[in-house]
Amino acid sequence: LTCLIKDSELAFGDKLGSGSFGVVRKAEWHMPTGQVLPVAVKTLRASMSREADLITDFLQEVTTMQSLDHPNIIRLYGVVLTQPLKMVTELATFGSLYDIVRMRRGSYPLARLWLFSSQIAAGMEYLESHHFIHRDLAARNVLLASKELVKIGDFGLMRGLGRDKDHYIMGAHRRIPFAWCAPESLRVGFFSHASDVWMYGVTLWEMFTYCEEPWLGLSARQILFRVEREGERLPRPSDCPQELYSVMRKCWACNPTDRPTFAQLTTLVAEAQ
Ligand SMILES: Nc1nccn2c1c(-c1ccc(Oc3ccccc3)cc1)nc2[C@H]1C[C@H](O)C1
Repeated sequence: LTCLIKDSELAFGDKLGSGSFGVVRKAEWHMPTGQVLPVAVKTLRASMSREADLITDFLQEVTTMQSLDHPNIIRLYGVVLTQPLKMVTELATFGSLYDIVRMRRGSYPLARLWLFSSQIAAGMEYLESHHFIHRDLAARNVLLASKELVKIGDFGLMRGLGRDKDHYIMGAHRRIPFAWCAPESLRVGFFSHASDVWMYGVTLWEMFTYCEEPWLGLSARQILFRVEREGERLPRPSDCPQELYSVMRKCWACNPTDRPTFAQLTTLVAEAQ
């Protein structure tokens, strides 16, 4: 069952950023056992958690999330069920990969980005093996627990907070990451492990472009047209070795069944090095 945490057990510190779905703050969790644990707390935007049945879905999702345990996945410790909903998780002291890579741009060692590519694939392979679809994999949702260790966050939130299971509503209130989405997700809102693989390819592209915006300025329709009709793909980032770019291209096969699984990707990325 999900670990329910009371607001009174949390002593809040600095704001860490506003990730997807809400604001994230540092906190100390004063556990009933007397232990004190440094945590990150994501407070979900009120619009996400107003309807009652949404909370039941959310609770169901969180119960599964809480059972997940892997070195490249952010650990979920528990939730605060009073409004506004809060998720209490492992603290990744170095923040989001997006912020770090963007800040350091060209001076980021390629070997480190390669290492992160393998770790993200390993974390996603674990989620895949637990039949968990992320739906929002991007550099902004990859966090640095140390200089050499990344962990994936925000997995499942899109589903946990979107009523429809495999087709989340293209609702106005939710920022759909068009530029990261596989064509089938853009066209009919279908998400799967194969659409997560597509997003993984875009996440690699982000890392090696030091987090440029993919398909800058294009609408979902324009991206879909270029990708499906014209076979266009994001270009090889200048700092990206050809072997790794060909892994990205495999992730961007139009037909989902032609894309590698994450189990295959962990090997492909290791071999590309
Ligand atoms: N855990 C964190 N540690 C340090 C900085 N952080 C964390 C999270 C964060 C991300 C997701 C999350 O909630 C989850 C986690 C796993 C699955 C579903 C939701 C909580 C905190 N977000 C941030 C910062 C980076 C972003 O700009 C805001």
